[in-house]
Amino acid sequence: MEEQAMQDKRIIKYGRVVVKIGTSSLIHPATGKVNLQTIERLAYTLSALNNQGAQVVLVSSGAIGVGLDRMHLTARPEAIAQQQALAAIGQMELMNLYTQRFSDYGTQVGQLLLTHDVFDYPLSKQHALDTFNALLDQGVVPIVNENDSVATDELDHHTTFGDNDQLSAMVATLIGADTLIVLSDIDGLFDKDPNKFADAHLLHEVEHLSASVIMGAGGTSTRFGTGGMVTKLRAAERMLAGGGQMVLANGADPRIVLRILAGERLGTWFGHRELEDAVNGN
Ligand SMILES: Nc1ncnc2c1ncn2[C@@H]1O[C@H](COP(=O)(O)OP(=O)(O)O)[C@@H](O)[C@H]1O
Ligand SMILES: N[C@@H](CCC(=O)OP(=O)(O)O)C(=O)O
Repeated sequence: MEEQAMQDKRIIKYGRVVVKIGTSSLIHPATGKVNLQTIERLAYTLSALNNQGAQVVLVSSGAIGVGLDRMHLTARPEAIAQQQALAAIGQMELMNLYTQRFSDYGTQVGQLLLTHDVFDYPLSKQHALDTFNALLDQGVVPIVNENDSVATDELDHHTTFGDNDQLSAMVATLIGADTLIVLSDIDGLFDKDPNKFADAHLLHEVEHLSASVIMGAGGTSTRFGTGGMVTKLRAAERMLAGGGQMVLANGADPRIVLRILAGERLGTWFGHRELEDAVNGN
């Protein structure tokens, strides 16, 4: 029985791991206020991993969501400059919260605000990597967001604002992390949008992004999220292309990250089975 349970465990090899959390997990949908319990548990979880010797990077959305709350707004303004101003306000508030909560666990954090063009130029890419390495080698947890207040070249700036799903996969690839864990407000990838289709079912493992998987991925249906499943699949595609893996799971309780890294088969796993077999010695 115990042996069976062991076999059911997924062996996840990780030295460096990137955890991405979306706005819809950080903001209470009903009130628009920050979910303090989520931030607290995230700080606990990542500090626990850090103490175990893992090198962890957090990619956190939420700047605009927190900015909206601080400015007592209920809807995201249309104008890009207004959104960028909200990000400038919210990012500081968000980092204040993270700094406080991580310091409760004795963990130092550092902030990296990136734009996609950092990855386009070899020199800036190298500098970003050097910074990540310097932080991680000193046991600091880098907290990354897109530099929303100045970004002008993002994917589709007129309808969505940036895309931390893909950014998190780009960071994972840059720093050589095998594993990306994406926390969202949903249990994983379903064969169709579960908010629209009652008969949608969870896909536990995805080895390659077939047309039917892609067809089933819709946009966000929450007030605060941006890319929905489409950008998460693009992130998964990047991880698979680099030989890595991604787990998409529900971030309602970020301690789920510890269970995933302990091998529990939670959420949707995107990876190559041969790699898992090789690690398992099959
Ligand atoms: N096939 C699908 N499986 C799961 N969720 C889906 C799917 N298609 C669309 N979605 C939507 O994607 C949302 C998550 O994306 P998003 O709101 O951008 O979250 P986040 O803020 O975590 O990035 C879900 O709440 C769900 O409504
Ligand atoms: N950079 C933006 C969020 C961009 C983004 O990808 O949002 P989400 O879909 O909630 O992960 C912010 O901090 O508000």
